[in-house]
Amino acid sequence: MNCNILTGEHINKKYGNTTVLYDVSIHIKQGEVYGLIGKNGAGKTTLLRILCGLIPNYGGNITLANVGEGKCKIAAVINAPALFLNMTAFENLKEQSALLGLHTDTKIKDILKVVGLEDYINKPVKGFSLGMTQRLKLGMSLLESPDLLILDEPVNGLDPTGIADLRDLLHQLNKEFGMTILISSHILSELEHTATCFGILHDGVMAKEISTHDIQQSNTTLENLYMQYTKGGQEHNA
Ligand SMILES: Nc1ncnc2c1ncn2[C@@H]1O[C@H](COP(=O)(O)OP(=O)(O)OP(=O)(O)O)[C@@H](O)[C@H]1O
Repeated sequence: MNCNILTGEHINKKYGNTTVLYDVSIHIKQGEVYGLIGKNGAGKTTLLRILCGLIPNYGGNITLANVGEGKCKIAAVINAPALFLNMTAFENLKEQSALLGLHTDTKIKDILKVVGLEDYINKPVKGFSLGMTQRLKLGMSLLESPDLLILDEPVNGLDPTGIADLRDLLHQLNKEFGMTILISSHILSELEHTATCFGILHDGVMAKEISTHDIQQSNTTLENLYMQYTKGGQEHNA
């Protein structure tokens, strides 16, 4: 059985006096595609931002496993990175690469190929579609060869072709490159194609974590479970 690459336990978060995450625990096994699902305002983005270190003030513990020689490396696409619209795809990756202290044109070309933008390497980003922009942002997150990739609502605004392309790309990153992926969405049908495990976040509470295998074994569907665990409001003790 795979071990957890990231474990978050008893995570609490307040914005001012308002609590938005209540004692949330999340367990992400190595090699998994973990779908974090929940309604608008459930706390998905806040949780993802905490897990990748973008929000410093929170309660609880986050443990990263060792992968190979060192700690698990995380990369995230959460409303960022910003792109330079007048620069080409290559130049954008080069800029990000320099910021990270990496100097490797070959890797940039390889990444552009992986994300399906090799034909656009010298094209300015301002002419890119939303799907191409998403793939370029994903490419930027691959520069450091992360072990865990965190994506917040990556299919938002994409057309069916863009969604299918992104699905194939995530499948490739997971299967060929062994990347663990944590992906948030409120589009269940899309995550059903991709995820191997789900966390249902409701009103700031982790209502259920379950694998696709266990969903099948219990003769139910993701949609049924989602409806069951997101009905009504949560009772909070905090
Ligand atoms: N910086 C902030 N300051 C104050 N409140 C915030 C801040 N960011 C988020 N919130 C509030 O925290 C709650 C959870 O928001 P969050 O964006 O994490 O949810 P979400 O599940 O990602 O929602 P969506 O699916 O709409 O993106 C919401 O009530 C939101 O208004």
